[in-house]
Amino acid sequence: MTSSMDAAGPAQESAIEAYRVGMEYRRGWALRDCSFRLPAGRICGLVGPNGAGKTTLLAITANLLKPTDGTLKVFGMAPESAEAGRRTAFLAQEKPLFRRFTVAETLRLGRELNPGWDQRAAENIVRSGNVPINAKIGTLSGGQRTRVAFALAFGKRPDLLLLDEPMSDLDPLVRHELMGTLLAEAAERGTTVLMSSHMLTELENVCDFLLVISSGGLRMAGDVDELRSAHVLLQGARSNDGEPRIPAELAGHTMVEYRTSGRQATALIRPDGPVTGQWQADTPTLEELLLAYLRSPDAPPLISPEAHAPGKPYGFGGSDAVAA
Ligand SMILES: Nc1ncnc2c1ncn2[C@@H]1O[C@H](COP(=O)(O)OP(=O)(O)OP(=O)(O)O)[C@@H](O)[C@H]1O
Repeated sequence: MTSSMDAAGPAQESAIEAYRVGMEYRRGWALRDCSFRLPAGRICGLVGPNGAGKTTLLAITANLLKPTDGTLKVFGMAPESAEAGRRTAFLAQEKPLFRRFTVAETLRLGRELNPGWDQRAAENIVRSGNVPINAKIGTLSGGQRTRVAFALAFGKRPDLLLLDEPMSDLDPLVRHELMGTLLAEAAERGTTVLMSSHMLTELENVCDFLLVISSGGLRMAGDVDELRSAHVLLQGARSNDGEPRIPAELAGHTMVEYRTSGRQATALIRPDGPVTGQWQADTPTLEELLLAYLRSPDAPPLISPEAHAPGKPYGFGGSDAVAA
């Protein structure tokens, strides 16, 4: 548990604190210098392009990988500690389950391996998808296997649930249902969820916290509403000299993205004062914000005070903090 104060106010327990975490594979660095804090009880979307380092970060948190550099703590403990392991569940992309086991045997194994196991919660998830309890895992469809993997993760009653693109092979109705189960569980038990996903619109309805990474580096982190309201989406007429250059009146603001299309110009900025000029100004939706950062890998990073690992110096240049 943390006990320090930071710019966000009185410290709340951290589910994850990462300080300068780096992971180098043979081919190069998959994560570099990642420092952030995920407060307990938040539902956090982990977003980034293919190969950004999302699975690597989740695997380090779940103690499946040791970082090459830096430290990461789960509820203040090393991921390899028994206590962190007991409090964390990881639903991996490949959903590793024993193909020869039946669904019932799989849940029994979950019960034997996990002291706080909740058989009813696990069975309910399996039953509500009409997955035959005596069928072998190898005979199930991809979506049915995902449901069993979800049941295993939920049955463990974790305090931190790590999900790696959990919904990619589920039909829209099942996605909706399992998301509902996830949110109800998180609300009832205060479970912290860290979930990687490429489905930006779905994240909008589910997440209240965000971590955005690209090329192994942290680009944006913090409370969703705080991050959204730190930005302004501007739409207006493109200057009629035909040049796609950024209008002079926007020069004093932090520019995340400037695009032109036909006679329209769109800019996503972090305003450093009032915006002048003929612009329609709106708070971006989460999807607009994420798309702008994903399209602009060179935009300066933004880490909100709440997402700063407490007491740690930050290596980011430029304006990297949302006003508290
Ligand atoms: N075991 C490994 N050995 C070598 N390189 C690896 C290994 N695992 C991942 N990488 C590389 O590390 C980088 C990050 O991979 P990672 O799987 O963490 O990305 P990701 O954000 O989860 O991607 P995706 O959205 O495609 O799932 C990639 O360049 C990948 O090729």
